Amino acid sequence: MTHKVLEVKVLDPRFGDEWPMPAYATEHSAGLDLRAALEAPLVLEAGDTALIPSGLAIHLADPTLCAVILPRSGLGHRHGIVLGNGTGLIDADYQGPLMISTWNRGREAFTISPGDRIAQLVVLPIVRATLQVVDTFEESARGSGGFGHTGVR
Ligand SMILES: O=c1ccn([C@H]2C[C@H](O)[C@@H](COP(=O)(O)OP(=O)(O)OP(=O)(O)O)O2)c(=O)[nH]1
Ligand SMILES: [Mg+2]
Repeated sequence: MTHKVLEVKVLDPRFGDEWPMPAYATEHSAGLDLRAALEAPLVLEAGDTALIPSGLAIHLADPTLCAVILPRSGLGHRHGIVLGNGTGLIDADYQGPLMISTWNRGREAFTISPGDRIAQLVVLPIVRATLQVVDTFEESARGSGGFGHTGVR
């Protein structure tokens, strides 16, 4: 585990007052929970997506880092509240408001209240790739097998 100081702008004044700043919940938690910086409760109908502000902006600045926004497992599994973009990717040079695309993939409406922790932010290391065009690859044991070619058992 590496540690990094991350610049954050508080865009919603309820942070530090009504809402604690995002913090790691346990000693080895990987994610910082993000809150729904809503003005009023939002009823997300089954199948609907809403772009919800987190009330924060971050600037990773370090090009060896990115951040991802991931669903919270309890909300995703139990209530179908996941992300409209699958996973949110935050570039190191992004300085705008951190937005959470929230998708109700479930069969019932779900109400999100202001301040609810609806997703989590994970800071990750990045490897930048240079694409080198070749005609053949040195053959691996897998070769081009994929999509379940190793079977189930
Ligand atoms: O869930 C997300 C995903 C992205 N972003 C911000 C940070 C990211 O750096 C920027 C652009 O995201 P991405 O590259 O995934 O979107 P795009 O559709 O390719 O937009 P762009 O053309 O601005 O790169 O939007 C969020 O706030 N939340
Ligand atoms: Mg992009």
